[in-house]
Amino acid sequence: MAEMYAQAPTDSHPHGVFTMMQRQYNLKGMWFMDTWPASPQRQLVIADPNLAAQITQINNLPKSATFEQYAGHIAGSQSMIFTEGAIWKKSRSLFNSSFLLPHLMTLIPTIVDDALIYHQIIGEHADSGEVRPIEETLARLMIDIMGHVVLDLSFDSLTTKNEFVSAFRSQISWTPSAVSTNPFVNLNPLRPFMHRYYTRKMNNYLEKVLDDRFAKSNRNTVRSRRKPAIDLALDEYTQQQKEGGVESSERGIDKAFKANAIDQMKSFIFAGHDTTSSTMAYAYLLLSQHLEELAKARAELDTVFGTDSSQTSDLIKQNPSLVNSLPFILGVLKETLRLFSPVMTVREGKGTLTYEGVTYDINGCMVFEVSQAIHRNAEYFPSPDEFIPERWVPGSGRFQEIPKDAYRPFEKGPRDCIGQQLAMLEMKIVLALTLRDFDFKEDYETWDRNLGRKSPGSQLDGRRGMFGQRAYQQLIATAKPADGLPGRFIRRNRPQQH
Ligand code: HEM
Repeated sequence: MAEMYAQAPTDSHPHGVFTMMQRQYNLKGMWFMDTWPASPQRQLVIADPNLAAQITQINNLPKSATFEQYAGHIAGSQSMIFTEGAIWKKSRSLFNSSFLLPHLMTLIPTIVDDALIYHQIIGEHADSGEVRPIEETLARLMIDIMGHVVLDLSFDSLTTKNEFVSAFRSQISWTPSAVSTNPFVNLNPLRPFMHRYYTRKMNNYLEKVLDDRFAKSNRNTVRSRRKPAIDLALDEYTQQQKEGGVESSERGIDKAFKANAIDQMKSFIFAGHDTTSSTMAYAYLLLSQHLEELAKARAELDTVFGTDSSQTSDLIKQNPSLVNSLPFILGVLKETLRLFSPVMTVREGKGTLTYEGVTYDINGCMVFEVSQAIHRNAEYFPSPDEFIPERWVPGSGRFQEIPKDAYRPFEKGPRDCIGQQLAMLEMKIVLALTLRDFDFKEDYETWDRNLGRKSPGSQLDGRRGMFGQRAYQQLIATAKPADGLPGRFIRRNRPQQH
């Protein structure tokens, strides 16, 4: 592992390093690693669709304890992301219906409104001519959307400094480092105090929001069809209590429901913001590097929404199903997620795995399932490092049948991503609203110079890039583009149709 990190940026996400390792040593679909003393656990890396299915879909191995270790302070101890068994099942059952497509379609107008604010902000960015990291603004957009979708609440983090969002982002910045060559990096004595401080701030804020929300629902004032996730969960909870024989006088919001809901709210915001913002940042980057594909994406938007891009937001609001008629844009997003999936699942080894007719005991192993290595394997995706949106577009010359279980950016099985439909909707809407009005150009050169770095710019080999991209995936809770992807937006002067 150390040998691999010597050839990669030291802060790169391990899934890229595992992918390089598989290529460099010609490894098969699984391999064991002994990284003692860095980790006392034997490690197993999986880079094969069938094995991935065995651990997530067939056996659904428990999540690794490392998830709670690295994200427990952000999402809370009852988080759906890392709890198991009955506790996880209960949380998932309360919130499942909130993230189903028919319900999400009712929320599209509010997503469009948030995306319009984002449009305005990148317009200001373009007018300033400055080089800035684009991921942070996208992350704030996703937090604002999440506020509306889960709580019917305006965080307004794109335009103002929100108390909750500041505490949340600060809490993330106090995350211990999962990959470090320096053993002292995680020993900051202030860390537990800061975790407690920001947890209290976030929880107090959300508790007040929930109390207000529940008070409203008790007065039956919330009758909109566009319900946020918290209202649907409350309906589901009340129904479950009724079915469980709890008397109506005893029903209502008990402390347990509230505590659980607070952790799930934090989990949705945590799991749903920088995963989506990083994917969006990479989509802008890849399109800016593939002008033919960019032209095709713009042509599709012209066909669906007409050539006057200023009408797009109204058209989507009037007819939300239009966002489901964008096969090429969908291909762009699927291809971006194939190349730069932001999440790798890590599980606790239990029982056995069978590979090429041999059965392996995996008890006690830390199991890394590297979807990125599968996504970048030529056996499953020809020309694996190329950006080919058409491989997802039926009827196009390069359309490809995807081998079973080989594509898994949202993972599969009972622990798949609850927010995957929401993420795809958000990203389609943001691309539909911005792609025809702005060009994007990455500018690491200027960014590096401004930071006074040696050999600035697009140095790709060795320790400054990966897979031919200076925007390698950095490990910051998830896999984010290096330095937040610095660049410029440039306004396009398109002839408008009136
Ligand atoms: C491009 C965007 C996204 C990607 C690539 C992504 C990917 C994933 C993956 C791979 C998992 C499984 C993790 C594991 O097995 O360890 C997961 C779980 C999860 N995701 Fe997402 N996600 C995205 C957006 C979202 C959004 C918008 C939400 C908001 C609700 C969300 C909420 C969650 C939650 C709560 C879980 C845990 C589910 C469970 O264990 O039952 N994600 N996500």
